[in-house]
Amino acid sequence: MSENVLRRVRRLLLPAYLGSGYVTVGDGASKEVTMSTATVTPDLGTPSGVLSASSVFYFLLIPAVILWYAYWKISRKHMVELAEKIPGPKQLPILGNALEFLGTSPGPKLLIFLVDPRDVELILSSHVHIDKASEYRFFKPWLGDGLLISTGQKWRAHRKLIAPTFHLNVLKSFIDLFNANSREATVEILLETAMGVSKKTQDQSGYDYAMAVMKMCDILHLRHTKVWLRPDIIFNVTKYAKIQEKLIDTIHSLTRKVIKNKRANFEKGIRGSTAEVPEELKTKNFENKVSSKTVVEGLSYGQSAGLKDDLDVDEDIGEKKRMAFLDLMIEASQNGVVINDEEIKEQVDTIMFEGHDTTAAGSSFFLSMMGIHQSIQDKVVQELDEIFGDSDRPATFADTLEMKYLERCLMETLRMYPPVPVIARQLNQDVKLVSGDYTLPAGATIVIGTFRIHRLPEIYPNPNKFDPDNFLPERTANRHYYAFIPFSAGPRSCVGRKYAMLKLKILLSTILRYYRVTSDIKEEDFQLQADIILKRAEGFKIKLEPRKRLVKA
Ligand code: HEM
Repeated sequence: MSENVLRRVRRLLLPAYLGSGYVTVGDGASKEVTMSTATVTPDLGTPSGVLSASSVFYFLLIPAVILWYAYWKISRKHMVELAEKIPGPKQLPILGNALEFLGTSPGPKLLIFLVDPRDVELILSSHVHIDKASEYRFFKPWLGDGLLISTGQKWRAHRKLIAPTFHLNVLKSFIDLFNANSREATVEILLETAMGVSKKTQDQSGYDYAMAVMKMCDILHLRHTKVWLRPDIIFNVTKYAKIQEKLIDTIHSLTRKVIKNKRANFEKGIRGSTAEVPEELKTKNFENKVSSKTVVEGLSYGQSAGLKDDLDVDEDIGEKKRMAFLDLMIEASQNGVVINDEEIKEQVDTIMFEGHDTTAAGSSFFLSMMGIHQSIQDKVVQELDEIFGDSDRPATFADTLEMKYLERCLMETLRMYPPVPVIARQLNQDVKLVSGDYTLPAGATIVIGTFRIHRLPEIYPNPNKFDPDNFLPERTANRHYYAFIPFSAGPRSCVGRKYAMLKLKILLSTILRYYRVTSDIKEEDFQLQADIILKRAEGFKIKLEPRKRLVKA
């Protein structure tokens, strides 16, 4: 499928999530979407009075349909009764709100949008409401039962296994590689822009992988928004199924290669990364004391310092558990009890996807903001000058804690442009709301509109203005913890939150130390597109000019 075709068919994922004045609960409403209203008008007999095979069929079909309908009505009675009490847009008889969702929903479905942080807390902080909405199943051929979509005991066991591999102690050991890769990225940027030399790519698989992921997201978005593509039985006969098969093959061949290499090294007794870091980029040569501080001005790695999840375990977790993700997976698979080979592949696919597209969107929006708001960029660079002076040394962990203004700019970017703009859960139990006298009924799909929450004027005055001071300690102090949730929150929060924040700080500080960013496009001209991950439809158009220091070097 050509990019053009994909672009044409790509539409904003439920624009209501991003737009204003739509279905909300708390200060808002619920929506019953009724899509299927088939009527059965069977022929009840034959002129001769002899029952034909088709009349027998209809004879049996009618009571079956009536029974099914009665059962369906009764099983939804509780949900519908509770839903009717929740304010929502006016419904048509039979059709409900189906016309507003034409082409986007597969059948009668109760969607409830939450934007009040107090209600959001009820869902996200719970250990019970952890099931993902049914729409996540479209990821299954790609991510299997990886952490993002699995549930129940499997999710719990694997989350317990994986979360410690993203503990701060493990992440600190990645700093040299973050630096080396950020440096490489800045060199490649220079080569490909100023020097006009194309990158010598011996191994295309990384690039092919990223392109395949991008196209897979297009297909998933299509299935989210086009009702007829939802059932597998129909999807599988469309051209998209064949394209998906090819893309998944590209994606899985990289993950298979990664696991194979790791296993081979493991058998040779080699643990950890085999990537080499040049001596001048090794932070041990620069780090005086390794700080264990994690909180910068009330913020802790992308969320309020007052929020804790399983990534915030402070005690020393012991040598054995202090292993990086894939090392631990391979080791845990040796006895085959905790995780098997197929499950490792699913987790690698999940981490690879969740880990690259989201941070790519976050860093691209950040650089767009720097390009547009030059005086803010100057302040970030001034802070970096104070930390690094004229030195070209790599950023240490302690340095990342000093990047307070840069961190505020990053938070503000994640507020205005959360890479994951909505998340959705399937409710299996009734939940009484805090914001009003309403009960969310079991069976409903709960949509948490991160993008909208982050732009509520009662929480962020002047919400459409890029203002890093929104994250000054005095402003965050009285804000509800769940009013800023770019990484979700609670037991099912993003397992890569700390990884992402550390990597982004090192990458973005390295880029800004060596380049000035400019942009000809203003924020009001952004064409936001939310197909799984939030992006700019027109692409991230920014310019990078080498700073004086780089020219000198
Ligand atoms: C700026 C970067 C990132 C953002 C904004 C982000 C955001 C999120 C959000 C909102 C969720 C919850 C999704 C849901 O409930 O549907 C999530 C889950 C997840 N993220 Fe991230 N993420 C980022 C980076 C990463 C990285 C770097 C990794 C891995 C290295 C990662 C791995 C995961 C995994 C495995 C889950 C599923 C966790 C579970 O369900 O237990 N993410 N992320």
